[in-house]
Amino acid sequence: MTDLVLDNLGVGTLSPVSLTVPGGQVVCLSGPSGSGKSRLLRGVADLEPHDGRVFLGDTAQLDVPAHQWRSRVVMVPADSQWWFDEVGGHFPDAAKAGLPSALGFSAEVMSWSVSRLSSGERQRLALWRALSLQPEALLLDEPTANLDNDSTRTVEAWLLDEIRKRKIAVLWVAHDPGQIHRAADAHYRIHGTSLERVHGSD
Ligand SMILES: Nc1ncnc2c1ncn2[C@@H]1O[C@H](COP(=O)(O)OP(=O)(O)OP(=O)(O)O)[C@@H](O)[C@H]1O
Repeated sequence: MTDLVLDNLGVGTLSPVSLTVPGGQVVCLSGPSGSGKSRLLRGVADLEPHDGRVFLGDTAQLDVPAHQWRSRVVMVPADSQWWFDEVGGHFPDAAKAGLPSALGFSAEVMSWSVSRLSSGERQRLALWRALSLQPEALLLDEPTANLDNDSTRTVEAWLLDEIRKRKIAVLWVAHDPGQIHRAADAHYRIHGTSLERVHGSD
């Protein structure tokens, strides 16, 4: 179990943020559109210039090459990127074979063309792709934003189960108070340029 620690992390106009996400727990972030939630996640992923420090257990972000950091601290952006024509090209064989039923696909999806995927299909597959990397920390930017209510509840329950089982430290951007209530061990909200704790430990 590895903790993710933000130590005076400053990204964009947001005041420096210090918080700890214990392995196996979910810290939800909410706040108005444009307040800096995605940029904060991108700073944690080392995809955005920032001040301050981030640690994964004993490892400082500054001490490892960015690609190594991002193989352990995996971000799932709101709009996922796909490089190959076929879905299966993005998954190792074990992940292709182990596609969870909760995601609602038949095994054939691996031979589908990426261009035919709906936004919700992309989002569900991007979550499985991220988990297939065996991350120690996950940065989820509105992971169910493109899903209907039933799919949201199914995918959310599956995701939370995986997070707890694998003891992944998770920063999860969410707007829906119901989802935050179900998922969050702690909840922080951006107000102006500050991140304020709503509930949960520091
Ligand atoms: N590279 C950049 N340089 C300067 N400003 C940026 C950059 N990237 C994003 N911004 C601005 O920073 C602000 C925060 O953007 P961010 O994407 O983090 O918002 P957000 O809280 O995730 O919003 P939403 O809920 O709409 O996704 C926005 O005003 C955006 O235009």
